[in-house]
Amino acid sequence: MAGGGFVSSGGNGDYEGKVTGFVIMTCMVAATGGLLFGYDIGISGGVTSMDEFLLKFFPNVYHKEKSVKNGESQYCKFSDHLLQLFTSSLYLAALVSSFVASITTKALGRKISMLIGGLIFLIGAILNGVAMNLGVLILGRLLLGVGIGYANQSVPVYLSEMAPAKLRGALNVCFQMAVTIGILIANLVNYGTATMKKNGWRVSLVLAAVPAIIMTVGTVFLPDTPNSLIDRGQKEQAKAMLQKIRGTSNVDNEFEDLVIASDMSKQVASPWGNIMQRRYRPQLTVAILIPFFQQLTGINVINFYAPVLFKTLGFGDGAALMTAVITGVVNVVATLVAIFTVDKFGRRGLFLVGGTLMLVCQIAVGSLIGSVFGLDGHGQFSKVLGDVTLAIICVYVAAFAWSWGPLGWLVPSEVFPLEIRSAGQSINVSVNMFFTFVIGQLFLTMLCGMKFGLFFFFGGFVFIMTLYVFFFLPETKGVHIEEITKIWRSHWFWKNYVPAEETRV
Ligand SMILES: OC[C@H]1O[C@](O)(CO)[C@@H](O)[C@@H]1O
Repeated sequence: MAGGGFVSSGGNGDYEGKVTGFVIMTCMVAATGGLLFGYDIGISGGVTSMDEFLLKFFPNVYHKEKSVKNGESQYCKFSDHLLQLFTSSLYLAALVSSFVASITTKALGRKISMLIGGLIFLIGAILNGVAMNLGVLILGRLLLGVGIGYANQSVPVYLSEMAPAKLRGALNVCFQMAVTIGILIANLVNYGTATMKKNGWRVSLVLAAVPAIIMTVGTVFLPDTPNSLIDRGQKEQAKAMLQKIRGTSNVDNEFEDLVIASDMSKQVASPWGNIMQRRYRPQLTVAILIPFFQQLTGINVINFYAPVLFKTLGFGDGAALMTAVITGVVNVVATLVAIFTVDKFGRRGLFLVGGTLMLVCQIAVGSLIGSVFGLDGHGQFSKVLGDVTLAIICVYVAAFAWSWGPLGWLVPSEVFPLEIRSAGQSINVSVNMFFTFVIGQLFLTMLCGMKFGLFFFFGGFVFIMTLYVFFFLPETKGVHIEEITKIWRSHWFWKNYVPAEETRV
């Protein structure tokens, strides 16, 4: 998934090569892959807050929302399992399909998987746009998920193999950047379509076809990667392709390394068995905890449900959609900050500052909502208090976007040595998808049940993850992948797990 397959160089990274047209094309594929994913994250919240959409597919929610004014709890007005399924089903389908995609990507090549992803996504977008009933709507969402699973599995792998080693880290964060731009575009589209008298939600949903078409058509013109050609026994074509994409005939070193890497990966009987060994406990912990914590920051409460959340806080329809645009802009800008600071301040610095800020914001938002709605959910936010809440949520989104957002992908990609890389990345991606699904499915129910305490709940997790970073996550800034084992070996805790005698890469 997003950035999940970016891998650092296993070789020395000092190969000859220029930034060729192919490399630029790969960046564009990265952008459309990320946009596709981001558009989906951002579109559902706005659509589920549109009256026409609710009335058509979720009439119970619509009537509940309208009747709240007669004295029911504000916390529960949107709580509905089917409504949440509309948002979350996509991520479950993506989780399952990314496993299938990993088989296709290996056996048939990266390009085929990208094509399959783009096409299935396209069908899903069209089905969503023309949906006449809830069944078709959810089926469309599931197909979008299958497309996302395929794209998120294959695009990052494609990128990491096509890009020169020196560009891999930058591309990693750029993918996340594209995700945030996709979210923002979706927020803007919703803001515009909500003013349409009829069928605004259809336009919002069908526009997902645009990035899908760009990606599908773009992929037709892309070659497959040298790594994939070698893996499938086509060494001569692979060498010619490598010369073409690097813009030089002097690619022998890199080519040899690719062949060795391919041979080695075929010898690894089971990367899954490998990663379970005690010596890889630090990496296994990263592969599970980092994506788990990234989602337990609660960020997708905002990305999925900002309009619904702000409607709960008494904002009008247009104003609620505007809040999503505002948080969307903050998300993009703060991700830019991450790109420029991650190699200066290091990963730990960003994690610790970001985590602390998020915690303060969550306590503030929980207290504000609690003070107005109390436990029974009766009450009304004044305009000033509503704006203050929005401002605090913006600080929270910024803090996420320069810490756990991009680092949630970057750090895992830096710590897996070759022999456990594929398994490590798969775990990272699927844990992320799974908890994205869980938050999408449960947030509205949790808000109804836990009330303002929900913000303290996420705050508690942010506190725990910040402690984890402080005590258990070593700095990986500027560390070569070959050196990574040394870092764990000299760590006060993890040295108990990593054997001292041999240096493994
Ligand atoms: O805004 C950030 C977005 O990025 C992700 O973490 C994926 O990389 C999403 O889960 C989130 O919605």
